[in-house]
Amino acid sequence: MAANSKFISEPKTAAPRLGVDKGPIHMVEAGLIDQITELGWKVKFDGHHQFEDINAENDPPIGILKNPRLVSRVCEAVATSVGDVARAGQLPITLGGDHSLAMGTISGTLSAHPEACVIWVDAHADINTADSTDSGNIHGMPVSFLIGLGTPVAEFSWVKPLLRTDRIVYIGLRDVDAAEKRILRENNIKAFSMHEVDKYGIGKVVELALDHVNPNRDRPIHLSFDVDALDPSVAPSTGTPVRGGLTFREGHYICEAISETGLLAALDLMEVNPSLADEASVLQTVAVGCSLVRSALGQYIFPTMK
Ligand SMILES: N[C@@H](CSCCS(N)(=O)=O)C(=O)O
Ligand SMILES: [Mn+2]
Ligand SMILES: [Mn+2]
Ligand SMILES: [Mn+2]
Repeated sequence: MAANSKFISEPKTAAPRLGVDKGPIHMVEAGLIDQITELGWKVKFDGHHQFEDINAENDPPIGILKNPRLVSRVCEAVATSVGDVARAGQLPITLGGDHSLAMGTISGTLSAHPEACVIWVDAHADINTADSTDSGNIHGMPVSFLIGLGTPVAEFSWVKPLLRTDRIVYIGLRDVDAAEKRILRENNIKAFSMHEVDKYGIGKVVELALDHVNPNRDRPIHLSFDVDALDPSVAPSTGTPVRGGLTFREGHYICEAISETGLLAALDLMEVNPSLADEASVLQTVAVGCSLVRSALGQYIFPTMK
């Protein structure tokens, strides 16, 4: 674990369901910075990044892709920030916010750690291409851009195809479009769906996932955690909830096991959307998000127990 961790929270992405940009603010206001400091990390938080407001009139769809210019500019800025933090030997933590941001965070990580692998924890594969998306919501597409799949979109030409298909593995999938299933199959991308979690248990799934992308446990790990990977009863206030998700403990085990490797190089905690539920559900989801971050940063690892 790097001596420092740094907060980069990007509230300003255009999300199909408004409000996801407020997720980071709620987590910081819930005291996450102090909570991480108390774990022994030196936290550098330079405030919630504000991005020029590109209003919808100046950002018409490209094909059916929604808010393409805003999403692209925010993600490119995030890529620069995350890359700078990683190159300085710090651990970038990005609070989302729309999962489209992972185009930026993972681009940043790979610019600093070309050998890094990605653990993508999500109910969804987020691998639709500009050709396959039905919704035009870019939060369902970041992985395809990072790998370089589908017809290129000029607005996103800054995203270089740096992510190898054998360096990403999914945990928690249960809502994957037919086109995405074909993309995963054709590209031999490894995925442990909720079926495998039920079948093998989360401990074995995490071990198998790491064996696939990090067999010698010598590659930096970028953990991109979408809270909708958790069951909606655990994290209700999120944009695309899907029943039959990870339990509270399964979600935390993933973070703890990656923390235990000592290889965590970057963390995204995404899709907390405080505008979608009653206050108690929002507080619950924000608290779970904060708890997952803490567990990825070693809250539950007690060296004496090794
Ligand atoms: N596959 C669907 C849903 S994508 C859900 C995106 S997220 N980031 O997992 O909430 C689509 O492409 O719109
Ligand atoms: Mn979203
Ligand atoms: Mn996602
Ligand atoms: Mn999701």
